Amino acid sequence: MCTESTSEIPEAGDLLVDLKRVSKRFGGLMALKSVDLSIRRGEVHALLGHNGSGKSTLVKILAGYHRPEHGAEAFVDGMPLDLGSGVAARKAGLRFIHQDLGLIPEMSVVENLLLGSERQERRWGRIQWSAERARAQAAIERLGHSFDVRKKISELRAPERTSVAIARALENWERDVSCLVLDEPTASMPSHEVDDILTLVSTVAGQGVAVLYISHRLEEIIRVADTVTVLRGGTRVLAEPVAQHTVRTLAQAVVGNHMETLSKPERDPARVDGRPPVFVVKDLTGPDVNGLSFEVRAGEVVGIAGLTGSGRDTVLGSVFGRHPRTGSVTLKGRTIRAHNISDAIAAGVAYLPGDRAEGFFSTLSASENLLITAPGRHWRGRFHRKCEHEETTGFFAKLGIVPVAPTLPGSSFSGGNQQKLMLAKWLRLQPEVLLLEEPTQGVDVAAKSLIHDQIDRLAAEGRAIVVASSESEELARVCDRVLVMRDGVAADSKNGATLTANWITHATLLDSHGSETVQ
Ligand SMILES: Nc1ncnc2c1ncn2[C@@H]1O[C@H](COP(=O)(O)OP(=O)(O)OP(=O)(O)O)[C@@H](O)[C@H]1O
Repeated sequence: MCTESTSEIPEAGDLLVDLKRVSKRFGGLMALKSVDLSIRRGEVHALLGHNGSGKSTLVKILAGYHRPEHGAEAFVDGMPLDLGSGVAARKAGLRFIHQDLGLIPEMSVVENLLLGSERQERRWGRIQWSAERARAQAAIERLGHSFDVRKKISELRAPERTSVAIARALENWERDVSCLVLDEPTASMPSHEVDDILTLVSTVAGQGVAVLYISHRLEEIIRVADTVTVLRGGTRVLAEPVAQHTVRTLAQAVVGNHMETLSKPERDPARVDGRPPVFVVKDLTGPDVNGLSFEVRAGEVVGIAGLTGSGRDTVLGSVFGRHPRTGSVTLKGRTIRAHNISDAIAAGVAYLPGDRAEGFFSTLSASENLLITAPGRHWRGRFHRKCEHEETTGFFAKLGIVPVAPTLPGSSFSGGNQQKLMLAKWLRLQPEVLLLEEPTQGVDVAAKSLIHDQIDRLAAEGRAIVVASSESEELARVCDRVLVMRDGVAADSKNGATLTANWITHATLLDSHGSETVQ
């Protein structure tokens, strides 16, 4: 049983980052309430909490983006840190890597490492490329990778790209860097790539750098972190060695008294047997997809698994019309035109993209973000604000979106709550077919369960659903049948009782000849 505790962390290395009594108010909302955070040198310190619990706000204060309320104190290596100053944070050796990594895909690794570098190998004003290449190669090798640094970022695998971002952040690490903050570095990565990232994180910590690691994936935290701090509603509720915890006790600490939302319902695999297919994709070819065919019955949830680049992350975009494609897509016999999003929506298809930034407008209010699909629904010669408000708050309640303040701008909502708003905007159209890419990325353990329950409910209502996800557990949990993509085609599939997360992970890792992929 996980008890709420603010007990001090046992000695494990010198105290490096020490934050005390950090509070932050946004209007009427206290996003952080007198939070303490102590990170030791050379440790991996996980920062965990439900969506909107205050993790990003704390990190943004550390980075100097927000100033905390009066009364906060901070020390790095015993020296006072001016919280709210980006310059002070950098000078103190704090480095931050955000989910998008901030790399330029069309430039080489060396060029990316040079961008923003405080030092460039120059002679008579010219960059000395051979010296820079050697330096870049050494930086990458120190992180346990051996790929050629002349490659473009777009040619690298996801963990390799992360290693470039880390190498860039750790420039002059022996002298200048004390703590590296990684914000959800494994979001939308399949499990074997996650393993690479965890190795990378351990390598960095092994070199004496403290790592603050933000993730909703509890298994990762158990595997990689030494210490965990849990925030709930802006308050620190736990700061303990990870060794004292299991996935379950961490989940309990995150969600507090709402563990009942984590239960997994029994599914009847035979429930869609005999129903006719309603959504038919035939010979689909598009980016990374080479002639894929599949059918979805009414009420069926079909999963798409696969490595990054296998087609898993592009197939639904091609089906929906975001990318050009050939082949046919039909819904109840009606052909949906290629590369035509309006036609897909008109036919009753909804698409939640994996990239949260796509289709979310941070300057529009939450309500406008939600109502943007079919904005005229409440128009009767004029807008019925009361009806709009009722519909919006209904979705806030259904998906547990917080704060319940639909008029706030999108930027005021935490990442996970933005994801829920994106889902809500499609649900309000009551589509016949839902194409969901990474539907639970960035959402906390309770919200994830809530979204899974929504998928169950929508399937029970007879909607056809396709879920592309990098998480095998998620696919095993929500899907009736899973297709595993390799080289742009469905190379394997399974349904019923034999469909397990282990099988999905294993099948994902096989190459086109059926042997284990070694990357
Ligand atoms: N700029 C802002 N203006 C107003 N409210 C904000 C702002 N930034 C964050 N908030 C609010 O502060 C609270 C904490 O948000 P924060 O982004 O820190 O959560 P989080 O723990 O990082 O969540 P997630 O896991 O979803 O990313 C939320 O209620 C959020 O809506």
